Amino acid sequence: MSTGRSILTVDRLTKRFGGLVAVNDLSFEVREHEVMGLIGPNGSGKTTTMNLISGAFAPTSGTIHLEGRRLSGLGAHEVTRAGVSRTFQLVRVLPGLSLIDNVIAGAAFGHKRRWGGPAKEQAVRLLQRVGLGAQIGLPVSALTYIDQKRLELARALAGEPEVLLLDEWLAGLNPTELQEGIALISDLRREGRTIILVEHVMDAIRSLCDRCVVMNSGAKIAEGTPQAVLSDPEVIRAYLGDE
Ligand SMILES: Nc1ncnc2c1ncn2[C@@H]1O[C@H](COP(=O)(O)OP(=O)(O)OP(=O)(O)O)[C@@H](O)[C@H]1O
Repeated sequence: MSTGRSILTVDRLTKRFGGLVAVNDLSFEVREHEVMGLIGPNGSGKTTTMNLISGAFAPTSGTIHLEGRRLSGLGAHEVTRAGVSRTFQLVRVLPGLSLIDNVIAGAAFGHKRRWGGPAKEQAVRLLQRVGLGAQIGLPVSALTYIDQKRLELARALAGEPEVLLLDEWLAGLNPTELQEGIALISDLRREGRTIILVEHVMDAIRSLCDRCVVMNSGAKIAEGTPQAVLSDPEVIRAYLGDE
């Protein structure tokens, strides 16, 4: 549960791609230990916002701070080091490395760095934690899609981030895997992680998020509990269109 203390602050963030304003004067705060859902229809600017927070893109204007430290302007590696780890909408694992080395890479480049024995022990623990205990010896190429997602999550956790960004981590899972995935994120929530979740699966949003920020055409159109925002007429209109 959230302590109410703000840990990540996004202030008047704007990102233009040529004439297109993908993120438009967006402000919100993420509180310690909360799961914040960043939701909205396709193309509303959610992934661009994640890319701005994680340092993949520099903002056109506006700032992002993590515990008072300015992140905007830092590169992706520096943002990871500062304490923000992410998973990607399209999974990015390192196919040439073993599962353990994939996770160790997350520790080596993460917020709290580890090497050698301690990094390996942590990697094994995290692989078990995300449900890959039985697959530890397999090559990455032998993993199913959900298992690659699990691996990516273990890698993101290995750096012990202050804030974890999950970009549609539940997308593309079958119904059984979806329930497993929700349970896994629910565990992370219970242990007090601070998470920003970009998600389209409404069941997941309802069961996992303490609060949601809703975007449409790059701008914030609502903010509040999942129950409140999902019954907001403007949000419903944004999802369903003017029809
Ligand atoms: N690198 C880029 N160059 C140009 N335009 C981009 C780029 N990335 C995103 N956009 C545009 O910015 C807008 C917001 O896209 P974004 O991917 O952030 O939306 P989204 O809410 O994550 O959508 P989805 O739910 O479909 O993933 C879209 O119009 C998209 O085409």
